[in-house]
Amino acid sequence: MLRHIARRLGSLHGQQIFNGLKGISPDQLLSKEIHRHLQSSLETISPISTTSLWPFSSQPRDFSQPNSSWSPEMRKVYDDYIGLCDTDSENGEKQKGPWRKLPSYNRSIKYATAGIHLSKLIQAKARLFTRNVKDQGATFEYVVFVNKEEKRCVCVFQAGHLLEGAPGHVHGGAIATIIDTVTGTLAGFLSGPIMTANLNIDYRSPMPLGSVVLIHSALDRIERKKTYITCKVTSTDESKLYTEATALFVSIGVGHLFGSRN
Ligand SMILES: CCCCCCCC(=O)SCCNC(=O)CCNC(=O)[C@H](O)C(C)(C)COP(=O)(O)OP(=O)(O)OC[C@H]1O[C@@H](n2cnc3c(N)ncnc32)[C@H](O)[C@@H]1OP(=O)(O)O
Repeated sequence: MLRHIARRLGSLHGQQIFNGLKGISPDQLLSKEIHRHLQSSLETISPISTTSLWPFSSQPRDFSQPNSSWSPEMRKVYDDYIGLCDTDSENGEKQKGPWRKLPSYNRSIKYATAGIHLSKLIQAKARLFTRNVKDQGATFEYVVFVNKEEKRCVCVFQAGHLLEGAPGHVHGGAIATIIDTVTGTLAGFLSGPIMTANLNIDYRSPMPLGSVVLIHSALDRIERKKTYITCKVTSTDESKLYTEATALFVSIGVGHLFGSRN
């Protein structure tokens, strides 16, 4: 059953969640009571066996695609990184590139209509914080490229007008949000299911609203369940430093999200 939940929770890190569950018995992750609630909740998720493993009813929209709100600068940096990703050559062969664009959706699951514990986590109206405003360009416009070999990623981020903090500049909480998202994406990519345990941010210079910045994140080290990530936010030409951060992510079992301390 837990493997099934992991698949349904899927989204970006579904495979890692699934892998993380291999060899772990449900009892190790969940109390009997929670396990029973999950069992009955899953029975309301239908039709489980006949649908694909993807938790959306139709093709999900990838929000990290160019749109009309993107400035020429955002588009140029995006195109530069796309040029470093896998490409199809003229004879149809795949050419390996060092970078890969990660898709970005606005929710992680659609089904689940009942169940005390599931309903806390999975609600029909739930949307990822960074993708919950429909107005293009109003909040977080971003795309993440990952370099698996170098264990690092770069996010191209354009801050919209609803993210204002100090007049004309981006709110520190919005900056923290995008840093958490990008460093968390890298940690999840490298270590499977994780949660942020600690995030330290130094705001070095104010970030003008509407500006396009690069968020560079890299693996510092992994120690047991702990994945340490470093982060720097710079202008696109990297001449200006806006923010520096370090983040600690702790690996979790799916049961952690349902209240299990195991
Ligand atoms: C696609 C978008 C990706 C977005 C990513 C966004 C991710 C998020 O924002 S998650 C939301 C914010 N985070 C949370 O709500 C987490 C709340 N906290 C928790 O759930 C738990 O405290 C959690 C998971 C962090 C740690 O769980 P816990 O059971 O304490 O871990 P535990 O097994 O005891 O500790 C593991 C190790 O981490 C260390 N550790 C745990 N918490 C911390 C901390 N805050 N600071 C430093 N070290 C810590 C422990 O000391 C231990 O170290 P060691 O292996 O050396 O003994």
